[in-house]
Amino acid sequence: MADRVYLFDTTLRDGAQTQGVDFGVADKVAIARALDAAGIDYVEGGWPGANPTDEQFFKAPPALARARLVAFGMTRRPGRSVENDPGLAAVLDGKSDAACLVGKSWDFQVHVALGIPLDENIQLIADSIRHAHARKGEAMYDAEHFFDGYKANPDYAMACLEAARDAGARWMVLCDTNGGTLPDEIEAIVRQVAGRIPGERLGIHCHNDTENAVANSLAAVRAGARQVQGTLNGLGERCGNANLISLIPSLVLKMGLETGIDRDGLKRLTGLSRLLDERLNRAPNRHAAYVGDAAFAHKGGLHVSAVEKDPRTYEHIDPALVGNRRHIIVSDQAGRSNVLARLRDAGIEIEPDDPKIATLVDTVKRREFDGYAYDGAEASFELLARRALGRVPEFFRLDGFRVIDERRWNARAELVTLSEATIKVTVDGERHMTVSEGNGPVNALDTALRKVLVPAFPVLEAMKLVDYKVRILTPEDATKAVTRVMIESDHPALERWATVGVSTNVIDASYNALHDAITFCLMRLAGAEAAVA
Ligand SMILES: CC(=O)SCCNC(=O)CCNC(=O)[C@H](O)C(C)(C)COP(=O)(O)OP(=O)(O)OC[C@H]1O[C@@H](n2cnc3c(N)ncnc32)[C@H](O)[C@@H]1OP(=O)(O)O
Ligand SMILES: CC(=O)C(=O)O
Repeated sequence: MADRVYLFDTTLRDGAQTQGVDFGVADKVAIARALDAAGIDYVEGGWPGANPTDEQFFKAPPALARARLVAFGMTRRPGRSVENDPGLAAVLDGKSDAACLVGKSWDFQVHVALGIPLDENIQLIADSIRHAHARKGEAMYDAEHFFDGYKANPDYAMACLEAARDAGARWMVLCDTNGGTLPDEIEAIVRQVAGRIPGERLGIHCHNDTENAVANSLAAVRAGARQVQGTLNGLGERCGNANLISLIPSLVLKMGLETGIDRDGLKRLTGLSRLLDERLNRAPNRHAAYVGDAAFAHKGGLHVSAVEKDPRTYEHIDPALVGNRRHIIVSDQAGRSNVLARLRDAGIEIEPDDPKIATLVDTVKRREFDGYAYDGAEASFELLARRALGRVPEFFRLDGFRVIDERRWNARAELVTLSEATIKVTVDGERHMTVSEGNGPVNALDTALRKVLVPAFPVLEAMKLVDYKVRILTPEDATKAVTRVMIESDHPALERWATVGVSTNVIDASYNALHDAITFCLMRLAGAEAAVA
């Protein structure tokens, strides 16, 4: 039987200390439920009494099926008894299954931050943990700055842990609070500690200030720690905490350890990571280990050729194990294998020795040289390929457009710039002309185009432009430079798709990317019968 490692999520507490993150109660409830459903053992919900959000969350926390809800707080204030410390009372009064109290374990911190004698801090820890244990049944001690403290004064750091243990703490959590300790030091120190306090009662809490939080946590587990703290996507104070989304598959799939997360739970990891990004209104990190879009994306021709033979040639695990999937990318680094694989994924049937494949590879490389970037615009590649094979219906035809920008003073004496686009389009054999205003030329063009197209293709009503990026490709040409426009679009019935346009004229490049975006949407949702008569 593999060793059991307990997973402790602090997204809602240390994660809330991330610059730019501000959870509401609804966010906390949704995230706590998702963590519970995935199989996390402990969900630290926040610090009751520290702010109104956490106060409200702990007044009516979500019912969790199996995870234990943990309230965070600190040891009692010097000069107060545990019964007479309103801060500690608030922590313990909230509805929770366990309490985790942070306390000093570095003599330097006791002198500087608390300004009290070393013995008094030991007393704070003992009293507070004993009280939390009595009130909650399960108490944990977060030994703040444990590794710095152990290096400076190992006897004192150990005395802090032992005070917590003797007062009834279920877990003594060794914190690399400043995140400056390296994996070999963590492993050696945890091994020494585990010689005196059994690993089954030791936890690890690492910060990522040297980009080693995950490696440090794994090192601690190797040395015997059996509770691992971390956050979704590595949120947390300063550079963040150990990223549980990377840690969990490494613990389970690489180290063969048992956690509360079964095979189904592992498959939820990609979704769990995305859920947090959605809550924070952030774009997912494409390059995130295990769960990023690029984690199993193959670009180099040599890689793809081998992956097509057996994915294990360039994949450390099967992406499906963590709910991710493989992507084959076409770009100027591609060979025939990339193109064939992408065509197959897009459902385009073609004989592998069809000469059109080699032509397509050459076209991609030439167009990338001209500025196109198909590795970020898979929808434009699919359209390019289908056009080369004569398989893209023409849903609408642009007969021309004119865009005017006007900068003027408005009635409130403010300087404003307005754009106006006139567009001529043929749909279903009928010629249309529309005019639209916008807050910029691309917005005016988009609005004018939609005015004509939405009545003919109602599916476009729900299509949204979610990202628009312009890049100057030849800066040496200054204002005459070639520009590349990348557009990302979304529709409730489709996965997001990206398109690209290139021109010396930024409006022209934008139109080309927009045209591809709309055509792709119609190709997927409107059917070929709707094409131009
Ligand atoms: C390593 C970590 O990440 S621990 C978690 C850190 N998270 C947070 O701080 C977020 C939530 N914190 C807060 O909302 C506030 O800091 C509160 C409500 C907890 C306290 O606010 P305030 O009473 O205004 O105190 P303030 O934050 O200025 O200072 C902290 C006080 O706690 C004391 N303190 C720090 N750690 C401990 C401890 N483990 N035990 C007892 N007292 C402590 C400090 O010495 C300081 O006391 P002082 O004001 O007498 O100097
Ligand atoms: C407790 C905690 O968050 C730390 O020491 O980093």
